[in-house]
Amino acid sequence: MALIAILAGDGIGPEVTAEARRVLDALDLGFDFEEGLVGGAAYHATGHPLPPETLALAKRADAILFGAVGDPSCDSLERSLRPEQAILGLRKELSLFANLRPAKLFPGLEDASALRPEVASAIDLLILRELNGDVYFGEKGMRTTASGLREGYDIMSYNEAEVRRIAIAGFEAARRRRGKLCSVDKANVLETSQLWRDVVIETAAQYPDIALTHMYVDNAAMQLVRNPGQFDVIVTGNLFGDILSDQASMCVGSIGMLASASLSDWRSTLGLYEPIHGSAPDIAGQGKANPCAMILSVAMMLRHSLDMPAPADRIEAAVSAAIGKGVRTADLGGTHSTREMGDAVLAALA
Ligand SMILES: NC(=O)c1ccc[n+]([C@@H]2O[C@H](COP(=O)([O-])OP(=O)(O)OC[C@H]3O[C@@H](n4cnc5c(N)ncnc54)[C@H](O)[C@@H]3O)[C@@H](O)[C@H]2O)c1
Ligand SMILES: CC(C)[C@H](C(=O)O)[C@@H](O)C(=O)O
Ligand SMILES: [Mg+2]
Repeated sequence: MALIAILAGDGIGPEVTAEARRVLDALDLGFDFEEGLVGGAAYHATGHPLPPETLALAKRADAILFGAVGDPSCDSLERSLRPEQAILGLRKELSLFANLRPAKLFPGLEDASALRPEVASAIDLLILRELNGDVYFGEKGMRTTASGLREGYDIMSYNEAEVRRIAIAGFEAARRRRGKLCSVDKANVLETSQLWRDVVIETAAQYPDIALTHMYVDNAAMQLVRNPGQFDVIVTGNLFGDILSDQASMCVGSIGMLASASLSDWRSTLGLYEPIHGSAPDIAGQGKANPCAMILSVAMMLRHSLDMPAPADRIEAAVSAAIGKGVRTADLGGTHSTREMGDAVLAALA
């Protein structure tokens, strides 16, 4: 029986995870579930944001459902104890290097998009974000300059093996979609990006069927709002992918709609599934959070880790139906609560 680790975390994490769990229970697919402490909740209970038991549970599980971490009361802790280290630690420890962040406009959400309806309705793209390297994981610290100024530093780097494995994932993803891959970098300024571009071009030799383009990240940010319909798969580094995916979310209506899958090369079917948003302290505990991103993450989990495409399709169709009926949380311009959105998805599943 497959084991699903449920790491709900902080803020709206537990609220949206509860709705995802209701969907899983309704589908009754025969999984075992085990919950673990993570993030600020884990720090407050155990003194560490990613306790050893939670890491062990994640390693043992067939798939991990992750809510969100982040707790303002932890913002002045030393960095290694902050809630965010939990998700960074899981990504690194489990070698979750490939982060799939699909963005597609659900019919009916044209009015929620920050873009004009005819621009928004053309969006069907996948941001493939590298998740184990870049400036996130380089040496970092605070020091004092010779003239006595405080200086923060974070080293940005990628080696060619790291770039090659995400490039291959990008070409493979493009092959399963519309055959277009856009690699986003900043090769006009950064050596890290020059290597990125060189290795992507080398890898392209094995994928003559894929139309490869390159774009600087500043232009990509602009093109994402000018003409997002031009993109199929975007492959990019950890930092650029983080930023572009939040931007893409508003192009399709809300950050509360974007799910993600983080896939491993340590155990090929292992994945961590989470919404792209955070713990949203500004709305936590008020029943306002949109649970769709979390529910759609369950669909990604069933498809990628558990080889269950049929129930995955059912979940996506149910979210689409709920949206189609006009059910809207506040982020989408409506007044429905987290629970009511969950109810609408459950009703559409039945
Ligand atoms: N993977 C993660 O766990 C993750 C991701 C992003 C941010 N964070 C953390 O979350 C905390 C808050 O960060 P932030 O405010 O920059 O980003 P955030 O994504 O938590 O929130 C940004 C804005 O979007 C809104 N929002 C987010 N998710 C929503 C949802 N499902 N429904 C409705 N509205 C939603 C919030 O209310 C807020 O106004 C920080 O501690 C940050 O480090 C964690
Ligand atoms: C919380 C933070 C470490 C994380 C990131 O930057 O990767 C978040 O923004 C995300 O998008 O998952
Ligand atoms: Mg982010």
